[in-house]
Amino acid sequence: MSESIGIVITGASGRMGQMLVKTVTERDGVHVAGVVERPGHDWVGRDLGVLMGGTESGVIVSDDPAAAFAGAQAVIDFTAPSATISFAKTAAAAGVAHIIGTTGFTEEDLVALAEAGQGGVTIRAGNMSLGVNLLVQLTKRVAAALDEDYDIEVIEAHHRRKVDAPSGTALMLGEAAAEGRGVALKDVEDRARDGITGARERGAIGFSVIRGGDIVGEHDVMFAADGERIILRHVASDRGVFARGAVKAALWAQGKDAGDYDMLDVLGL
Ligand SMILES: NC(=O)c1ccc[n+]([C@@H]2O[C@H](COP(=O)([O-])OP(=O)(O)OC[C@H]3O[C@@H](n4cnc5c(N)ncnc54)[C@H](O)[C@@H]3O)[C@@H](O)[C@H]2O)c1
Ligand SMILES: O=C(O)C1=N[C@H](C(=O)O)CCC1
Repeated sequence: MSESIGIVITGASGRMGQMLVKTVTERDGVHVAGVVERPGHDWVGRDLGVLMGGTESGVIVSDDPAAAFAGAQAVIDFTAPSATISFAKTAAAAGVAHIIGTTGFTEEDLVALAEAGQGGVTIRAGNMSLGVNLLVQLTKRVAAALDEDYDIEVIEAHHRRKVDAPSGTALMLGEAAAEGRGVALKDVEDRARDGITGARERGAIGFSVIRGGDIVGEHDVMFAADGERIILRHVASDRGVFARGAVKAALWAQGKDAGDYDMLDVLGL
């Protein structure tokens, strides 16, 4: 019989952290090997089971990532860019696969992240759901099939507490559309429109952002031409889809060579 895989969850008190604790606890073949919160957080030093509204679990929330990662097989990390860069170094040093769901990285952050994670197994995706990763592939195909008579617009909506924009998913979809067209996203992206913008530039890939209420995550990729529109859409109504994808990634990572992977690798898409 195969051994249960020990998973550490960082940012355990967060929206995704709590969903991950629940998902890992309920799934066969994996267990919560540790949880981490930021120093000074009121969860630190307390029992996770009690904090989650149940009975004592014996898992105490730590603010010491190196101690928490030691002996685990994977870290699932949905926190913030600076925290994730620091966890990457600790995970690589501990020989623990680092599954990164965090979004909002700048170009400089991504360079720092790659450096920090060197020598380790890293899987990063702005969206860990099967549906969105399938949508990424569909977007690439549709963009490759259509010419620039079809204006590409990515529209996303999330809850009022989200701190980064456009979403990591919107950027994945924009990258996929640009790749399908054979251009670099940074050369064609249009991320801010306000005032007298002038007419739309042919070939641009536009982004629109909605923030409100408790929207879990909604993404449209629109191909708009004279006389018709094609709209590819994904709607997430439960954060469980992201958590289940992350656990799948943690399992897939076991025994893989050091390197940077994404959910397309994990899902074989
Ligand atoms: N890739 C995906 O599928 C996916 C899905 C949902 C959310 N996200 C991303 O995950 C991230 C978290 O989202 P959320 O809604 O859970 O946010 P949240 O604010 O509810 O949770 C973030 C948690 O990280 C903790 N944290 C911050 N710095 C830390 C540190 N140094 N050490 C330990 N913990 C630290 C915070 O205390 C908080 O509990 C965001 O970047 C979001 O965009 C990605
Ligand atoms: O709630 C969030 O924050 C989400 N972030 C990811 C993104 O930025 O695309 C995935 C969807 C939910």
